[in-house]
Amino acid sequence: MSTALPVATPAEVRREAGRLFRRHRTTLTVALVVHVLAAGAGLAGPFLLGQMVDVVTGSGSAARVDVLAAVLAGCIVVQALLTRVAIRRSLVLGERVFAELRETFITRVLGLPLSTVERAGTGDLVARTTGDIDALSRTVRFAVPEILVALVTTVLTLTAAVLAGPLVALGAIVGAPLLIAGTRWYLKRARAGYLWERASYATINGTITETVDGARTIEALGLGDMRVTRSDDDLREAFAAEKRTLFLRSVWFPTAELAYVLPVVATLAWGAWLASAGHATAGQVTAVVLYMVQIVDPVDRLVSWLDELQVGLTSFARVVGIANVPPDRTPSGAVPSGEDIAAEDVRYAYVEGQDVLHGVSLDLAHGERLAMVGPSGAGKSTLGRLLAGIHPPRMGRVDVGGVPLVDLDVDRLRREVVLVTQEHHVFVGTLRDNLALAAPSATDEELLRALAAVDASELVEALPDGLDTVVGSGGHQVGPAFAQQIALARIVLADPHTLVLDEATSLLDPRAARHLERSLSAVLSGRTVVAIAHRLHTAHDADRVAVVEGGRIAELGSHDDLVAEGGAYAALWESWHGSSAPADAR
Ligand SMILES: Nc1ncnc2c1ncn2[C@@H]1O[C@H](COP(=O)(O)OP(=O)(O)OP(=O)(O)O)[C@@H](O)[C@H]1O
Repeated sequence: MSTALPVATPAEVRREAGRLFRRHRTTLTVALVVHVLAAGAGLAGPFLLGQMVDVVTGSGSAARVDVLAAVLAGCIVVQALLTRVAIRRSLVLGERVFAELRETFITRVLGLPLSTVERAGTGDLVARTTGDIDALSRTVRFAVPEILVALVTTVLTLTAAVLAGPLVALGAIVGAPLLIAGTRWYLKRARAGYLWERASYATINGTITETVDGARTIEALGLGDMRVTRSDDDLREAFAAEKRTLFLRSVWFPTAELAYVLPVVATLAWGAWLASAGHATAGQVTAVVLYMVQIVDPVDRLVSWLDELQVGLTSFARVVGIANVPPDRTPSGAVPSGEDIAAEDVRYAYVEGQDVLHGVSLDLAHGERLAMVGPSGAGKSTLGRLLAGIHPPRMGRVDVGGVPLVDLDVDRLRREVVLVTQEHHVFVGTLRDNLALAAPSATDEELLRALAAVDASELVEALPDGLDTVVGSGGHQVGPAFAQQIALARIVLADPHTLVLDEATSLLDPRAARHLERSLSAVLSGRTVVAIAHRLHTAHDADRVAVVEGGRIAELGSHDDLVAEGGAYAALWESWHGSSAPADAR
């Protein structure tokens, strides 16, 4: 089941944007002032041209025209220089703000509770880290500076037009109602449209990722057509969402274009009448009409970047929304007073109202080996994850040394309990980097000792550059057994007192598994171990066995006691023992 990650409300988006602007207030003010100066220099053009018209149509001298032309040329040069400085400052500001946003986002994503990520599915998160961050990048780097510049230029141009010919400039008003009405109509609908579009991209992403991840299963079960149909449905949804936003743009853009071309025509006609009636000079009309022509460019940019801003704000809402995920643990600073693990009346649900653990209590003494057995879906893995502090219980508590696991910060928790699964990711980087994840300050000797402890010394010696060999995707190929040994070496380095093993060696071929179990037993020595057992010899060798059935511990005791009791475990043992070589059991 997938539950989408939260999206920030418009008020939260405004608050976050306000915070960003406040933090960069000084740089922003400097950039804006330079933009205002550049725009101001640009505005001298129509005014000076108007003056020239008046000089030519009046009785002015040619020398005066020359002076005006020289000033005009000077203004153009100053405008070009100031514009360059202004654009540079805006871009640097955009880059800085975007870098900050990206870092905050990544920190928040890495701090997300695992259960939330699992519930939301990877599609949504991947879409937010890729598509939404890209859209946000365009907005912060280009749209915000462009909008600010266009806004400043528009206001200044209008002011200049009013100053050059107040009466003539009245003609510009005709475009305003159309522009305001069209923009309000668009803005009211744009957020919902773009949110729909972004969510549909996330769904496409999720389906594709899932299809690639499960390619073998899909092929084995012949589910190809089903996945294609599902992708088609996702694409249809995205197509519908894109059609909706396209429709919004197709109404708004032409309306806006009409709204900013109208003033040019209106001021020309209205100005011509005013001039003929003697209420304005030809120079004033020239200047105002030129300002109206000049204003088309900033208003046009304003309109198109405002659309980009809608896309960006939608992405910003999705990125900021990550912060709304409530934390699943609050480190209290309490320090465990021992190494015993105790679960008390633990209940847990993946889906609200559907508990998969129904009040489990369990005490583990330090150094004890407990095996968990039971039918598929009984809740063994879930209980294992709760005992390792991955998920907080819905009710009840899981403590280490008297402190709830969810009261410990993640670094401290991993020094107490670690979950070992069959999923062993080798990160792109050197072997040293991969190991140092568990102990950043470990020396090379310590790293090599950890590898030796898991029987991996020979494998490391065979690597071209030893600890410096780049492994992971695109680097030196590391087989599944070695990957698992790297993971085990990380455990040796992290040195937790308790381990929860969930199918740690079940995916490997038997020869590799036997070899790994030797490595594993070195890691297990001296630690408390909870092993989710698929091969019953693990249970046979454990100090105690917990039989999990239907989200409860149905039986708990030593192998011999449970066999003697003749219950579910005894039946399981009997059927396994009967069908398996007895030698395996020892
Ligand atoms: N991520 C999840 N989201 C929703 N339900 C889940 C999730 N993981 C497990 N469950 C459900 O919780 C119940 C217990 O599952 P769990 O994996 O803990 O059982 P298990 O005993 O470990 O089974 P197996 O031996 O097959 O791994 C099952 O009904 C399972 O469908």
